Amino acid sequence: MSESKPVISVVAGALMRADGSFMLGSRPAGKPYAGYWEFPGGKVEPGETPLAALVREFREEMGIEVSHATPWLTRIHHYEHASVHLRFFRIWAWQGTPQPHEGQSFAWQTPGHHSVTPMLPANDPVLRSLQLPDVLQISCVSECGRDHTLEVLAQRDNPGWVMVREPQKSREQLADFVAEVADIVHPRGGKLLVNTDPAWIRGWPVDGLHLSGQRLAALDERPPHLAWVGASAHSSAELARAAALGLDYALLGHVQPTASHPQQATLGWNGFARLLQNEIPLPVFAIGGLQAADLDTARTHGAHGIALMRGAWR
Ligand SMILES: Nc1nc2c([nH]c(=O)n2[C@H]2C[C@H](O)[C@@H](COP(=O)(O)OP(=O)(O)OP(=O)(O)O)O2)c(=O)[nH]1
Ligand SMILES: [Mg+2]
Repeated sequence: MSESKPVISVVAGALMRADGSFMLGSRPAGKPYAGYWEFPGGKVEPGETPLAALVREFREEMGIEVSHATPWLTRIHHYEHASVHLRFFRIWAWQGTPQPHEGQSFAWQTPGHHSVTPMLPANDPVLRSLQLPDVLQISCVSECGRDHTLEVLAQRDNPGWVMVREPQKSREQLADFVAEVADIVHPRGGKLLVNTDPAWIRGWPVDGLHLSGQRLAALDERPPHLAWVGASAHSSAELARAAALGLDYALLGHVQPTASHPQQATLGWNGFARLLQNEIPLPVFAIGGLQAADLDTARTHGAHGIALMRGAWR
């Protein structure tokens, strides 16, 4: 019975404002899940590319012209009325003001604090992904310096998301450094992840855990009791594993040659984009030899954002 259900190809988009807020719409009367909140969008027509469908849906449903949209996540969800293959985009630039051409309502929402209900059931992980930052900053104190790293963070109004990655440190040294970073990051709204052995971090003041490719391969399930868990991936198989464990994000690289991993092959942007074509349901950060200025290029190739090591501390 479930095999006979049609799979409907759908595109949906988050209009993104510079302050990080995004727009949701309510579903019009007469459709399945009428009154539920969604990212505006709709069905892809035969012969249409996903991007063309997105542009058409935003024009038809609310009279705006999308001028810069980037692919973001893909999810498959099985409803009782249909199975849907959902391609989500983020929309960075458009002309016009949303008009409710179908009698819908619109609401601008803050990541992590969306206030409208009920939400379409497929969308919870997508909304959660909007809390992730544009840039993930990875520590490298042996090269970038402990004092310099802490000073850079202390100077920022919002220190953002920091991943402590110090493989040369003992457990005690790592715990000390994590505590120092937490003292700077947490009071000003930042988040702290640590890249280490899951068994080490019990009681540490961290918001999440980052798994190396090796640790990802060794786990059968998502480490429990952590708000955020991500992993490093270098292949489709590793991305699929991160998705199967229900992780919150993956890092994918190396996009460009990088001094920290000189022996590893690079993907280039085209190789990066190719690995994201296989329906990746989780947000992916590009990593490897990148600068802050590469953010839009990364998004254009399907990334959620970028992860910077040396580039974060210049
Ligand atoms: N637009 C949109 N659809 C979503 C989201 N999440 C989600 O599960 N869906 C599902 C609900 C529907 O089954 C399907 C979208 O179909 P739709 O009926 O809205 O399509 P449409 O706008 O082209 O409508 P129609 O005029 O062809 O009826 O995707 C979302 O965030 N946005
Ligand atoms: Mg629609």
